[in-house]
Amino acid sequence: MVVLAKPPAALEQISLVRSPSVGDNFTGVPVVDLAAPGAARDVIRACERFGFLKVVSHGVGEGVVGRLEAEAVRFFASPQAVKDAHGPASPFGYGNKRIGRNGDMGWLEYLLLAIDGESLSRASPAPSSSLRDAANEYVGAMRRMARTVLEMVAEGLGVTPRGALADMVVADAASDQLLRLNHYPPCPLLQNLMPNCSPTGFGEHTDPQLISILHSNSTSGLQVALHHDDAAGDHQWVTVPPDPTSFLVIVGDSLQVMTNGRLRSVRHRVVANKLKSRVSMIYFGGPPLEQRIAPLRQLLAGGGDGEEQSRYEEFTWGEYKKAAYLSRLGDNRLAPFHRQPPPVAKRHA
Ligand SMILES: C=C1C[C@]23C[C@H]1CC[C@H]2[C@@]12CCC[C@@](C)(C(=O)O1)[C@H]2[C@@H]3C(=O)O
Ligand SMILES: O=C(O)CCC(=O)C(=O)O
Repeated sequence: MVVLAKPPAALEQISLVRSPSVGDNFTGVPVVDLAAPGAARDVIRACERFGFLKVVSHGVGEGVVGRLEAEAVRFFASPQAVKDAHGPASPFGYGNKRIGRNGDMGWLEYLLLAIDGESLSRASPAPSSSLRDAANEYVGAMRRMARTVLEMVAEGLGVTPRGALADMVVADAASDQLLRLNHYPPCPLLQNLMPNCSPTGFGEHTDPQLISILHSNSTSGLQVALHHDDAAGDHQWVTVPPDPTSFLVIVGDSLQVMTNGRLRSVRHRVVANKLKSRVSMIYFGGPPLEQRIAPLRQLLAGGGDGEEQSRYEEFTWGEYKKAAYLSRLGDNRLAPFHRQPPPVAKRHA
């Protein structure tokens, strides 16, 4: 008799992917010591080549991370009815398996919290005052790190003032920032049913903002697409080994446009672990809604050959965000804004 393995009902709408093996661990993750001389150059190199980097010597105390993670774990361990009372995430609040508004599903639950200036927005439904306090302290640390890294990006690209990018995210009271706490529960059912498959935790996507800063516990699951396509033109997906002592900085679509494509946003996804819970916390740094998203003028001033053209049609962050919320998670949201390259001028002999 042939027994066909069928995924359990809870997993019906979630795509299954091949389980990563330890051998898939990427050993080339770029690491930048934020306190070292030359860090700005290293940040640029990593962002150009990979669209993400791991930061160490970041100055964020263990307690700041530990307090928020403990609050997240406590909230996700509460009865389902308590969690549901804080949802659905539309867009803020508690979400379970549904991501965005257009049918994307993942093996996770999350809390999406809006930030107003320096702390959680009063309108954002933090489930408890202790979680709110821990989140506010964490947001302060993320905003400092976002400033440091974005100043290094400006410095590394030779853009002045150093705050040209950082100020959009952390100096403007109207900037559009978010904090997301993710919990990917284990999925032991699949362990016996389909030993080689794991549920998709968070489907592949790029982040629309300028910068995202990610922390996770020690459960693996994050994968990134390397920028160099393989021979068939497909992305090569690699597993980023978890490291709770560090943070991952991820280049978003808006930073790609502002650097005229010199830095490129990176597709990433999460494969849920079958045996262990993964908990991640991400800060997303976006500019005010009316901010024009276009290459920084100094980057278009041109080298020897004169003016460099923008590779993108112009848009505001508000327009891009609106379009993003109408898209599917895995869509290439920048594609409609790519300009055709100008025809190559014929050289006269
Ligand atoms: C299908 C989705 C889900 C979106 C919006 C839309 C496309 C991109 C997704 C993200 C990805 C980055 C964080 C987030 C908060 C964001 O700004 O864009 C996500 C948002 C959500 O999870 O709600
Ligand atoms: O949990 C992770 O490691 C990544 C999650 C993610 O990409 C997101 O929340 O946008």
